[in-house]
Amino acid sequence: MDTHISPDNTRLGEQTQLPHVSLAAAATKKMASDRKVHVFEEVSKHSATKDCWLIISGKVYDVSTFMDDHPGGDEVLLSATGKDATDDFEDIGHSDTAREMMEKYCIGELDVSTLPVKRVYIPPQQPHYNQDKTGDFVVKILQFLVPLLVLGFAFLVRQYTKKE
Ligand code: HEM
Repeated sequence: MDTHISPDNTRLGEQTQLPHVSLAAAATKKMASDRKVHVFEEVSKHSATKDCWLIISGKVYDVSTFMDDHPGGDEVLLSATGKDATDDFEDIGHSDTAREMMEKYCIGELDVSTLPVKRVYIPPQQPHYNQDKTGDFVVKILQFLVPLLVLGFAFLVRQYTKKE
């Protein structure tokens, strides 16, 4: 595969290999706005460490310096680091003030194509139970009757063959 070096010294060939990059930093390129595009692998490395990164709505946030000040506590933030925390963030129903504060911690965008595919839970197929219980009932009756018939037959044979 051809690997070209772009003007900003980014290996274009390696970007097309995502998310199977070995060097995540190589896939980080400068944006026009001077923010970076990060690959998920890189974000996930910054988890529960000194520098805590997380993803919200396709943007990458470095919340390391916000831990102690976060009104929701540092534990929730810690548990969300290295992950896509969009659902957790939205579930809380953060205020507009919180959303304005976020800008301060934004360090770039996420290359969404590098996000691992979400696993969808497919419940196991229920076995198709036979609703018609008549067959089961007949079998149960036979299980009970057959031994009785055998016993009765044996008794009759014994009666007829008994010497007077
Ligand atoms: C840069 C990202 C974040 C910022 C700037 C931020 C900011 C805030 C602010 C200002 C509040 C006070 C309530 C409000 O104004 O809405 C808050 C509350 C809270 N946040 Fe965050 N937050 C961030 C990320 C997160 C994440 C990722 C989670 C969950 C994993 C989270 C969980 C919570 C919880 C549980 C509360 C407390 C809500 C309550 O007491 O009702 N936050 N956050």
